[in-house]
Amino acid sequence: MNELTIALAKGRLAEDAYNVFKGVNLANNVDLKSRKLIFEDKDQRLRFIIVKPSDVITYVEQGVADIGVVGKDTILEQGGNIYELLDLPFGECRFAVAGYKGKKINRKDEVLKVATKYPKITVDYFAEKGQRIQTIKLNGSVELAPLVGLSDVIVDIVETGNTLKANGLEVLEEMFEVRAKLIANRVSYRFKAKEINAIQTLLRDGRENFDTVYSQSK
Ligand SMILES: Nc1ncnc2c1ncn2[C@@H]1O[C@H](COP(=O)(O)OP(=O)(O)OP(=O)(O)O)[C@@H](O)[C@H]1O
Ligand SMILES: O=P(O)(O)OC[C@H]1O[C@H](OP(=O)(O)OP(=O)(O)O)[C@H](O)[C@@H]1O
Repeated sequence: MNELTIALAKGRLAEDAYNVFKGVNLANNVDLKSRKLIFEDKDQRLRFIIVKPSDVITYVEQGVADIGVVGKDTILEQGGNIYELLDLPFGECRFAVAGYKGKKINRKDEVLKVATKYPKITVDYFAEKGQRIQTIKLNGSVELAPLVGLSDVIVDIVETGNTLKANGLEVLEEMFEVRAKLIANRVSYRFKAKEINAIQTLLRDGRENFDTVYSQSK
């Protein structure tokens, strides 16, 4: 049986990802509160590495991690030569164009100023609509941009809508939904197929099924 390395994102997805793995008796030795970045589980031949959300795809694409957990938003924004294996039951949110109530986003020849953490997703979306835009790339607190006149609108993730509401903004147009995904390195997926499929089955169907599949792969 081959050892698998799994890249987990720090931040918002960390706790849910950890709970999902722990719920099926993996990741028992991972301690998110510590400053440690590598956790080995020699018995189960698993190694967890803890990385920034925006670096998960890099670790998986380079083959340093065989599989990883990352938001679909990051996959759409960064791309990457990886397989998307499974939708995971957390990180659910949606993309939206947002701004002050009544702000027009379809402006014919006028250029719309859009602030976002996701320039590629934004450019693709407005290109499809035929609306010319100027993209302003931010790294966070995106809702601030229309308030201080940096942009006309924003493209961002909305979950509860609390951040928009707290800043007097609202959704002007819904775009699409995203959630967390299990991804795999393409070569690992061929050469460690049994192990990766076992993890996939486990996360999808629960422990009982996993014990059967995993013991067969030893
Ligand atoms: N409000 C939200 N509700 C649910 N999921 C969210 C929300 N905001 C972000 N996410 C999901 O969690 C992932 C990680 O978000 P987080 O805020 O922890 O990191 P980040 O600051 O976007 O990443 P980085 O620090 O690497 O730039 C996002 O890529 C997205 O998939
Ligand atoms: O609809 P809500 O439940 O309010 O969630 C949406 C907010 O969550 C994310 O930001 P995050 O908290 O990651 O902070 P950031 O500004 O650093 O990106 C996103 O960029 C929104 O600002």
